Amino acid sequence: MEETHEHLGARAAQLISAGSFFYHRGWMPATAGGLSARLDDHRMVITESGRNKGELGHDGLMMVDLDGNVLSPGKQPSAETFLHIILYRRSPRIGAVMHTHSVSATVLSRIVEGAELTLTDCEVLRTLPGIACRDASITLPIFGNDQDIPQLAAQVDDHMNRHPDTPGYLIEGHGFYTWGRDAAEARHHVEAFEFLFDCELQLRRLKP
Ligand SMILES: CSC[C@@H](O)[C@@H](O)C(=O)COP(=O)(O)O
Ligand SMILES: [Zn+2]
Repeated sequence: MEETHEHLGARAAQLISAGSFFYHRGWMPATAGGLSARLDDHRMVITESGRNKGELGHDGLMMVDLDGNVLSPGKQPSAETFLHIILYRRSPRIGAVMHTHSVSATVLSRIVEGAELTLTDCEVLRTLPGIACRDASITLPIFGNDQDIPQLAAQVDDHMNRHPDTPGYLIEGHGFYTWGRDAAEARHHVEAFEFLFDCELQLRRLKP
């Protein structure tokens, strides 16, 4: 079915549902975070900037092409649109991108020494079958926060050229990005990683 501005189809419904779930888990406070899904080779549906993701309706979503051109007249896309675009451009296997601002991701991104976080020794890692986790551990890069989104997107792209299996990344003092082949898989990744971040933070509190 051809997607129109008024009706962005099943993908929009999946983003609305994910937004509500993440907001109510406290992973998208206020208007923070962003959600998108690929529509085809050239276009995606993405959250409008400044929307509360717990109360998203179809009017809180819009179409943007993979050059960043707005296809929904009068709407302002997420300030972080290029962090979504860079991933869709990299691989046709990426069908959805999700960005959260949870307490655990934000705190961990600030207290970890070095520019990466390794998550290990947790059964939930095994719920990520599509993700390469040799020896049951996953390492996520941590990028410095930067309001220059195209510059940050270039850093992410450069990292992924060197580490193409990267399943997500943290931005210091900001939040977390992950993705999947579709919205259901990206949501699964958010849920698993947020659990892992909570565990890691608790462990660091109990065993400093
Ligand atoms: C005001 S919340 C922080 C925002 O700058 C940003 O980090 C974010 O995740 C949401 O931006 P948005 O433009 O609403 O998609
Ligand atoms: Zn953000």
